[in-house]
Amino acid sequence: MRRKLAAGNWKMNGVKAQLAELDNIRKTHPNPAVDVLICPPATLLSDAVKTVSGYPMMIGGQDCHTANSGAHTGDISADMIKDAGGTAVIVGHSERREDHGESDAQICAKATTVMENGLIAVVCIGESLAQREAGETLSVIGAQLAGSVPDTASAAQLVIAYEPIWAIGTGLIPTLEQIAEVHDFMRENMIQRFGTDTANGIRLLYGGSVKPGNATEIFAVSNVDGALVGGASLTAADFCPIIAALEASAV
Ligand SMILES: O=C[C@H](O)COP(=O)(O)O
Repeated sequence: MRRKLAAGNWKMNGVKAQLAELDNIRKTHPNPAVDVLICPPATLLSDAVKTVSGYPMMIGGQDCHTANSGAHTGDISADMIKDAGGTAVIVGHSERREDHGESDAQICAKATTVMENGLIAVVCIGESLAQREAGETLSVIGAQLAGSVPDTASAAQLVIAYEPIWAIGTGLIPTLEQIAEVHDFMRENMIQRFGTDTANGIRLLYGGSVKPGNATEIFAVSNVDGALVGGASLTAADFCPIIAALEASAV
């Protein structure tokens, strides 16, 4: 059965003082009953890994290059993230797609590199508000899954995060029915592509304005295996109740 996953994406937030929040999570949840992943900025990766040493929390990157090394100023590779002690990498976040013009094909190549390095790829997909209002949500999600998820993916190394762009950092979330519709669609899409056994092992996260106040109802939705949390992952005070809500949904 799929193990639930509470993932935090700190985005471009945090200097060394922020690592105290990892200690606070550790104190509040010394033995989490779900997987926990925090993706700090690259500058904090090594220190974050040291901070959580001996504690079952994964640390990951927020992006990587398609290559393991080379003349790519400013980029970091999956190999470097692994070397720093990271075990997962977010690829294809809508902020990367928008700010850096990343295509599905590039994201697929990044996810492939992540998996070849033995790490977990957290592939992000999601529709814009205009696409939702035009009734295009499922066709957009289908195209992003086809273009961004490598054929070589295994259940153990693939996590898919459904993040409607209009829900990110806005305080807006889709209705629970809308979340269920997309998550059921994603599961069925994976079954068609990879077969039932693999597809049923792939974790599908919801992301976009997940907070302590709405986590319980979101985690009760069909085929939601956890969350990718932005703003509310920055403090243990916000993130720990989300972990607790996920733990409660897992029993
Ligand atoms: O990666 C995280 C998502 O973009 C969600 O961000 P948010 O929880 O701040 O809305």
